[in-house]
Amino acid sequence: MATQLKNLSDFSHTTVPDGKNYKFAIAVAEWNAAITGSLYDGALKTLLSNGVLEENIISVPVPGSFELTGAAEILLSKRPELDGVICLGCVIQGETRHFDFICQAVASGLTDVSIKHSKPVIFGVLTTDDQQQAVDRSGGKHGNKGDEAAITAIKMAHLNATV
Ligand SMILES: Nc1c(NC[C@H](O)[C@H](O)[C@H](O)CO)[nH]c(=O)[nH]c1=O
Ligand SMILES: CC(=O)[C@@H](O)COP(=O)(O)O
Repeated sequence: MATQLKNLSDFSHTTVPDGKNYKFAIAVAEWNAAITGSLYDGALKTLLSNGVLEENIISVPVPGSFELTGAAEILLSKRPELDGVICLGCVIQGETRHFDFICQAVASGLTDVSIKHSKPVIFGVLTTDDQQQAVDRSGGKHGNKGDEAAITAIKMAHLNATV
């Protein structure tokens, strides 16, 4: 499979705008906290290393990935100064179809909030078959989805500010 050949966080070949003028929120799901904690660490490190100021980053926990949509809406409604919201979560398939409903709801919900506010709302949510796939994508052999989400946030905030 193509994925097996890639570090999915390999964005060194792309140009990342300076993030010094942008303000972001990071919403982090508490479900699978060991994974989402690694996603958060990656996202925070990447924001800071690309110029975003620490005082311009708001971090908020939410119970689970399903609540990321509500958090993004609340943040952008109450904090209009934000240039975007990075949403981090990890949904791992269990015995039932609950996985499907959560993943679909979050994917479409975050898109709706982004369009409503005309601001980037980044889908930094792992949706995996098992724990190992999540480990591999939160600082493992396939990179860190949190890093990718941070880069995406900066790029989209820059597009919003300069187009
Ligand atoms: N099973 C996972 C969940 N489930 C909880 C939901 O996200 C939600 O908090 C609950 O349905 C109440 O609204 N959440 C994850 O983030 N990851 C999972 O694997
Ligand atoms: C994605 C989930 O909600 C899942 O982890 C819960 O497990 P189950 O589907 O076995 O109830």
